[in-house]
Amino acid sequence: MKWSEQAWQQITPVYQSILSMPFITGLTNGTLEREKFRFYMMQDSGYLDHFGRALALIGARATHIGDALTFMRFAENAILVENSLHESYFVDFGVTQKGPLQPACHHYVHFLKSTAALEAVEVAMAAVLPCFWIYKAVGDYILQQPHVAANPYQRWIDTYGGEDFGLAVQQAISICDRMAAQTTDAIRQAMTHAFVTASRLEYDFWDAAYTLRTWP
Ligand SMILES: Cc1ncc(CN)c(N)n1
Repeated sequence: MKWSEQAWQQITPVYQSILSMPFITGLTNGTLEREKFRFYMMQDSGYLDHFGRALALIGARATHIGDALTFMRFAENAILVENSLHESYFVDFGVTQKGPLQPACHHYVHFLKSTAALEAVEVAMAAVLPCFWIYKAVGDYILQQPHVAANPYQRWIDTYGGEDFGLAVQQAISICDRMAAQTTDAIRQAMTHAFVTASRLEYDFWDAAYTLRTWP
C-alpha cells in the first residue's frame, strides 16, 4: 500500500467529522452565515501568506530540483491564485484589512512553518499535504451534492473542486509517496504523524471560523 493510502486511512475519522461540520454543510447549501465566512476568509488570507512561505521553504530544502520547482510553484499559487479568490470575496464583504491571526490560524501556520524549517524535508512535505488533499476532497464532496442555485459560496467550491487544484493535489501526493518509499521507517512514521496533526488543525480551522473564536 502506498504511504498516502495508509495516511488517508489514518485521518478518515477526522475527514468524516469535517464533512459533517456545520461550516461545511452551510457552504454546501449556501446557508452559512456571512459573518462566519467573512471570519474564515480573513483568517485564511493570513494563513495563505504563511502557507506560501512554508511551501517556498520546503522547495528550497527539496532534494530533487524538480520537486523544488514544484513546491515553488505551489507557493506562488497559494499566494497569488488562491488569495485572489479571497480578494474577490473581500470586495463582496467590504473587507479592507485582514486583521491579526486568531488562535486556530496562528497555531496551524506556526506548526507548518516550524515543521518546514526544522523537520526532515519528507515530514515537512507530509505536513502540508492535508492543505491540498482535504480541500480537494471537500470541494469534490460538495460538488457531488445537489446543486444549489445562486450559492454565494460557489466560487470557493469551484476553486477547490476544480481541475487545476486537482492537478496540484496529485503532484503533492505523488511527491510524498516517492519520498516515503525512499526513506526510513522512522521518517515515514513521522510523516504520518505530521499528516494527522495537520488534518486535525484543518478541522480546528473551520471550527474556529464557525464559532468565531478569537484571542481572549
Ligand atoms: C486552512 C486552509 N487549508 C488549506 C487551504 C487550501 N490550500 C486553505 N486555503 N486554507
